Amino acid sequence: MSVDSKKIRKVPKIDLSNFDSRRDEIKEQLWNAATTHGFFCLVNQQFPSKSDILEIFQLSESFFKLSPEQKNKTPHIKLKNTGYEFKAQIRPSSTTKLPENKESLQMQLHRYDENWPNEEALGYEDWKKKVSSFILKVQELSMMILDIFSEKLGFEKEFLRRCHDIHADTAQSTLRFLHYFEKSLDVEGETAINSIISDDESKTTNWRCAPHTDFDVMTLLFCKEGDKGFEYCPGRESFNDFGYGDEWSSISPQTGEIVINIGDMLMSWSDDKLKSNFHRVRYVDDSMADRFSIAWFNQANTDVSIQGPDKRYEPVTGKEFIERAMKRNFDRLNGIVN
Ligand SMILES: O=C(O)CCC(=O)C(=O)O
Ligand SMILES: [Fe+2]
Repeated sequence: MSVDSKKIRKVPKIDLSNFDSRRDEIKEQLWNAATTHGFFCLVNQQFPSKSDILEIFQLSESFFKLSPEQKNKTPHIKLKNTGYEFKAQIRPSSTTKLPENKESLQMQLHRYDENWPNEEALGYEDWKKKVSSFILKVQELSMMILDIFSEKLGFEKEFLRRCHDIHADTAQSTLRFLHYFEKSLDVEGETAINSIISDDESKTTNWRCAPHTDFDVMTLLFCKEGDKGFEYCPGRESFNDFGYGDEWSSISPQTGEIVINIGDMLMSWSDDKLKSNFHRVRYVDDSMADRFSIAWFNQANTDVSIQGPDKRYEPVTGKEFIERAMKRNFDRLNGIVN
């Protein structure tokens, strides 16, 4: 498929205004979107508000402006899914196996005193408090949605909420600040980008973020207005490896809107009723400038047992689920086929 022949799909937009009085209507819309597209956009949510979202982008940029030395004081700890990494992530779908041209910072609320940036260096008053307050808002919004999925799946209403306790030592949910570099800044990546832009997408290397599904339960993604390059294949419509050759659609949300995708953990937990999906971020011709995005990955606590009401899959703990997903990625990167 050529780069220009994107399928235009209408991403479901779900209006959350007057949530309490409209909850039944919203419930049906969320269920519909999650069981078909697996991908939808929230608008008019009470929190995090547009100003909360604008502020969190400022907080993220203030971190990325620090010197490499300062940023490296919060090192990436893989097993704890926290900290700062620079051009480190290689996704199995990347044909070049070059690290993605980006830096990122991951934070978990329960590790607030363990591996978060140093506030003095940031020179931004209450940076950590403000990031935590954003996490609490994005967590509550996520739980409002998971309560609905709990009910629809036939679990007790707050069942999924209880499985996502971000204050416990067993928490796994993570906030990730992402900064993709301007194309011209990456010499190695640029060579690859210029050398292989192919109609055969499996040979294309011009990804900011190569095709993948998320391991988690549900991801809330914040983008900046006018941002281009985010593409998705809805509802596991994709039947082949990483969605290559499938019909991809692009989405450019407005600031304040929240893009949601269902992850593999919830797909499995719902006996495949809710659809995880492939997504990717490409360099688009007129948008080579740097790009910032923010993702909130909802992941069940390590000690939770994950199994759908129909018991389609064997039970697995939150910890095992993530470990297996990471191992699958590792094996694919190393050419091991399971
Ligand atoms: O940066 C983006 O817009 C998407 C990031 C993403 O999909 C991920 O980190 O899993
Ligand atoms: Fe993702």
